[in-house]
Amino acid sequence: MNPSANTQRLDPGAGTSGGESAKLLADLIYLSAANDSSRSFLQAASGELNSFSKSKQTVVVQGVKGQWRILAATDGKLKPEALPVELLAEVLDTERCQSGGGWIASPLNRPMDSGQLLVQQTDKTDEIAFDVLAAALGVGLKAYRVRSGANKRVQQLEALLQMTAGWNQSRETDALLIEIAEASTRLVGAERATIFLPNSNNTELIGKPALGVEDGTLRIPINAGVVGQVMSTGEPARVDEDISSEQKQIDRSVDEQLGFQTRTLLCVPMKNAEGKTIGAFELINRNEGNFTDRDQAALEELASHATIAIDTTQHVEHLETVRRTVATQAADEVNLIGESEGIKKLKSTVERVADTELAILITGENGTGKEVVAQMIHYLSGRRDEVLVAVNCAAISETLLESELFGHEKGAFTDAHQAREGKFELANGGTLFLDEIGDMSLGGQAKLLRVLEEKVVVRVGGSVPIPTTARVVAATNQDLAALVGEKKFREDLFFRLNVVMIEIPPLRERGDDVILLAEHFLSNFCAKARRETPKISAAARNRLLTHRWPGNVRELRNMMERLAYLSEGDQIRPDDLAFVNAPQKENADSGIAMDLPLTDATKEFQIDYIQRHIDHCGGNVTEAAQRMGLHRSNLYRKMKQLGMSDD
Ligand SMILES: Nc1ncnc2c1ncn2[C@@H]1O[C@H](COP(=O)(O)OP(=O)(O)OP(=O)(O)O)[C@@H](O)[C@H]1O
Repeated sequence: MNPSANTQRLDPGAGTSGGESAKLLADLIYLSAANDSSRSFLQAASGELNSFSKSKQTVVVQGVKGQWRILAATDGKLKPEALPVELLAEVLDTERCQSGGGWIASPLNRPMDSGQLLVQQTDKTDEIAFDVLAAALGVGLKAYRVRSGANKRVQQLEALLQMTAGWNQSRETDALLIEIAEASTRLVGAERATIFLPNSNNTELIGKPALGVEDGTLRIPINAGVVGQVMSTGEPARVDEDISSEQKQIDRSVDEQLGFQTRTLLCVPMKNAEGKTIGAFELINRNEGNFTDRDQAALEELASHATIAIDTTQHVEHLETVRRTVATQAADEVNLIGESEGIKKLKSTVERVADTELAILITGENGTGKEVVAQMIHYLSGRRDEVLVAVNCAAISETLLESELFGHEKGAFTDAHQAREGKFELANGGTLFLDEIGDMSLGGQAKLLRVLEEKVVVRVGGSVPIPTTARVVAATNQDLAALVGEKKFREDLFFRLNVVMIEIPPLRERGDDVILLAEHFLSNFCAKARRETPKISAAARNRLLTHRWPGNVRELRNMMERLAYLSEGDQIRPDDLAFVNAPQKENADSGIAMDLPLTDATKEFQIDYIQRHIDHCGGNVTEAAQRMGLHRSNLYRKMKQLGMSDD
């Protein structure tokens, strides 16, 4: 053979034309595209080459660790022992075509990374021509590999896309981990998959899912075995079947925990957007042979999608936990104090109707605790983890109330620069508390009735019906039935809201509850004021019990707040309550003319009383309302009634 020859010809036999050679090449390329396994390609190509060179037989072999493996042969019964092994070994060593003893062999590619040879049993010895033939087969095989690699990649990406599409919608980490693990074992073809995430104090790795472990959770020290190594280096690791067990670094204690024998293993790091390793993704026991570079690339791709999905799901879970905690804290703060018969009855009604979908109307004087009852209903219902939205219908002008409740579209009115969702949408799934429902305009009532009946809202300026699942709880301090009689409140809406009526008794009818409430508020405010709670003396208790409490619980609460900050000593005495029972000094002579009729005198007194409070609070109406035991909106209404100006 002439090693320096570079004029390669495809002339394996007499009578072979250039056209036939070109056809052979075209056939090999066609075969590389038409076959879907390398074995079937080599088998078909061997047949072509055999008839092209008119040889006795054509074989493709691969040398693996001193053994010859037949990859394709025109004689299906050929055994490796029948091959010219010495000649083949020489080809392997020299990486050149060799012939002798009726055989000729040449490498499929150079440098010889795969150990694959084309071998023919023939009388011909034109090594240059045979070299070209082997190279042509090598090119065909490479073309097959490139195409099939690209096809596999496309299939893998399609499968990956399909699998990961649903992951980001997951709301529960454990279920997501199982889904990811199953997807990866299917994609790569392995027996098991486990995802390891560190515990909160970074001392252990928690592996899930872990089949064979009691709660499906595997716990290993943070730096144990291959997984620990991947966590600390941030680099992938592989364990092949045929390396010695000392080299394997496999943590056999894990196998013991799982009742499982690990043969091969592939583990890749899971990295977040900042490149930090936040976990490890492990596949165990490839179905066939060792894990490959392609498996590793696929698992790395899966791991990057899994990292995002797990991160999102953990975030959602965290938010859910926070939401439940906040709801529990809010629920714990709702405490309807009182042991009187009226309050006991009320509590038992609330407990019975809270977790139903019944419409509820709460009635009672100002400051009796209507909002507290609405909160109890919400927190005792299945909606407790959702929002409770309160709207005071008296505090919002008629025109704004509609957009407040139902929302508005951009441009619906002059100031509607942006579309905005209404309280019904905000309270979806939760409770909408409509306070002072008696103050709603007739137009608003008509719209509200439609929403309650059709369970959809239409934003002001919009036309799209938006479904609502908010539960409405309404409250009023007015006599709604009387308003219906005066045609100020729609009868149909009254019946719609009034399926269950909860009447809150005024404080003056609750007997000793006054003392319970006083002590409750006093100790709360004293805690805030960082002082010991003073005792309420027997005489002071008496005074509290005999007061008429026009402002109800709110008035009592405000008084206790003042006492917590202003009273001195360790006892509340009747004198401290003087301003409750007796008119204050400055009010002693009201200066109201004696010749006025009672209604006018009352009006004048009210104007004077309100004005003094507002002056006393430096114009702060909210504070003044509090001091008078009124809700701010009610004070405004009262002022309007009395003809007082807002400013
Ligand atoms: N039984 C109760 N136990 C504890 N606190 C109460 C009770 N009743 C009322 N309160 C407190 O009194 C104040 C007034 O109660 P709330 O706002 O619920 O009354 P309301 O009837 O809704 O008033 P308005 O008619 O002015 O809207 C609140 O601070 C509330 O927490």
